[in-house]
Amino acid sequence: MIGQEHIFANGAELAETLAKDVAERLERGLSERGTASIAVSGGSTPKLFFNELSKHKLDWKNISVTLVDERFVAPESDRSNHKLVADYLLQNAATYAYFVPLFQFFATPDDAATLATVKTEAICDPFDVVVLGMGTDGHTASFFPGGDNLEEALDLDEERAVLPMAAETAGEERLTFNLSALHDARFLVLHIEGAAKKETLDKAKSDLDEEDMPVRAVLNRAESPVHIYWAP
Ligand SMILES: O=C1O[C@H](COP(=O)(O)O)[C@@H](O)[C@H](O)[C@H]1O
Repeated sequence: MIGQEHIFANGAELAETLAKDVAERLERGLSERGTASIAVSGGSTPKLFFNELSKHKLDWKNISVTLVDERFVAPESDRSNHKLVADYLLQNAATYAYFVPLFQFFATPDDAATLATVKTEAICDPFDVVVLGMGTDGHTASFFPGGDNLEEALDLDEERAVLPMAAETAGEERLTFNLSALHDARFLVLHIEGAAKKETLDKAKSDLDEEDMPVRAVLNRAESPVHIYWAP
């Protein structure tokens, strides 16, 4: 179900408000349970948001940060979402956050996904905050159209929280949280920017075929409302 749709004049305003809203949710988790957790997306869109969030003075040492998806590349790679988070989010006050990577040094993404499932077990049931992105092909997390594990990744009964994913359009092999681990976040956000992604979202809203546009699985079947943050 789609929740509130927030529209901003530009990416800087979006980043500031989204960071404030996310910080409030993390603060709530900390005061209610003593710990909080957030899963964020990679790609180019979240940099400003990460920078804003990193400046919030939270009890970061009790906040776990992970990724909704990752490329199966070493953390030093420029293609690594881990590197993006290290460079833009785990800075300033957020230096003290506890980062749980999805990438693991194993020979195969399948083995890495199994270990990542174990390592994230304590923080994803449910996440306090999940911030999803979206590609203009309608993928979100690493739920790619044509992905070899797409059916499992969108299955709400799938037991492994993290799955491997390969798709022609994805470049490297991937690791992704499955829908069942993301859909019930206490605060579930879809953060998108630009006219092309607005068009993609409008198209996603207009039909139900999840194989064609996997983001529809989140919009239509997530237990938590999906709050949309968009700027041109
Ligand atoms: O491959 C990915 O792409 C999407 C969107 O990225 P963007 O560069 O268009 O912002 C992202 O949400 C996902 O985490 C990432 O792995």
